[in-house]
Amino acid sequence: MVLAHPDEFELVGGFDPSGAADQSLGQQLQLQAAEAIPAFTDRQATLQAKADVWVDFTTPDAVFDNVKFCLTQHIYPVVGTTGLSDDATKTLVTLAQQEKMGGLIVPNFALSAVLMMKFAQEAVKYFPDVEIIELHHDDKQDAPSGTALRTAEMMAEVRHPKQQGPADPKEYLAGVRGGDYQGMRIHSVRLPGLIAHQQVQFGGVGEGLTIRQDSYDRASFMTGVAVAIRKVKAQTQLLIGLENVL
Ligand SMILES: NC(=O)C1=CN([C@@H]2O[C@H](COP(=O)(O)OP(=O)(O)OC[C@H]3O[C@@H](n4cnc5c(N)ncnc54)[C@H](OP(=O)(O)O)[C@@H]3O)[C@@H](O)[C@H]2O)C=CC1
Ligand SMILES: O=C(O)C1=N[C@H](C(=O)O)C[C@H](O)C1
Repeated sequence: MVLAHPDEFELVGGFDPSGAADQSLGQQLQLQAAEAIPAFTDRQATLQAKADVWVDFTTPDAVFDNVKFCLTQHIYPVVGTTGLSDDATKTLVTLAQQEKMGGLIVPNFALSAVLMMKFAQEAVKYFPDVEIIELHHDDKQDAPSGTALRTAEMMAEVRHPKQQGPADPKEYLAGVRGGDYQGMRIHSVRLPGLIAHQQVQFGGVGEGLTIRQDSYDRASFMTGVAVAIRKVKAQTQLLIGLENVL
């Protein structure tokens, strides 16, 4: 987002505890004329950069402490990292209230993904028989994807509760029916060549509906990240989903 919006946003620093402390962020990212941007390996030291927004694409293990740090230091978090548990998210929402801070946790910044989730939530009111197939690059550490979980959560809010398929199927290969989210099955595919994709497949009597979303390039996330950075400072709560600021 920094490269696409050089006049609007200023990159004041980066944080990566296992990064190369002797190299500036400019050198690490091979940005031209950005050698002076510091790369911090210590979270507390990032305060020197006087950032007002913290953009987090890290790991499920790191994100909770990062967001807690942001909220208590009154830096607005824009979080793309997935894998936060429901309990951890609730704790952060409560902390944001206590600190009178806003922030955004966005399972998927691609506009096509935001729409796919919205359309799936609409369709499931009429087609409660549904399975989610998410497909990602094979470096992805977490499964299912944050997008798949958020899609299931949004559908569960309006879906007539039911178990999709047999409740206790005879699996001749462990896990072959996928993960179970309130009766909906989620299947995670990991392959080289993929970026981020999801299919929400509905079935009815003699008919079917498939809603498919594809990120063919990581550039697909950047417009949403820019929107989130632009809007986050006006937020008074920690909100989940880009739809809150579109
Ligand atoms: N919401 C969205 O639209 C999107 C979300 N994501 C999510 O973002 C996250 C990152 O994905 P991706 O970029 O592919 O993963 P990468 O593994 O490429 O990047 C993760 C980065 O986090 C760094 N890191 C590791 N531990 C810490 C820590 N304790 N504090 C700060 N930084 C740390 C890693 O550094 P090092 O390598 O040195 O360990 C690495 O640079 C994932 O959860 C993914 O699901 C990804 C794309 C879009
Ligand atoms: O790891 C990724 O790549 C992505 N992660 C997010 C997720 O888990 O849903 C968003 C997008 O799918 C890319």
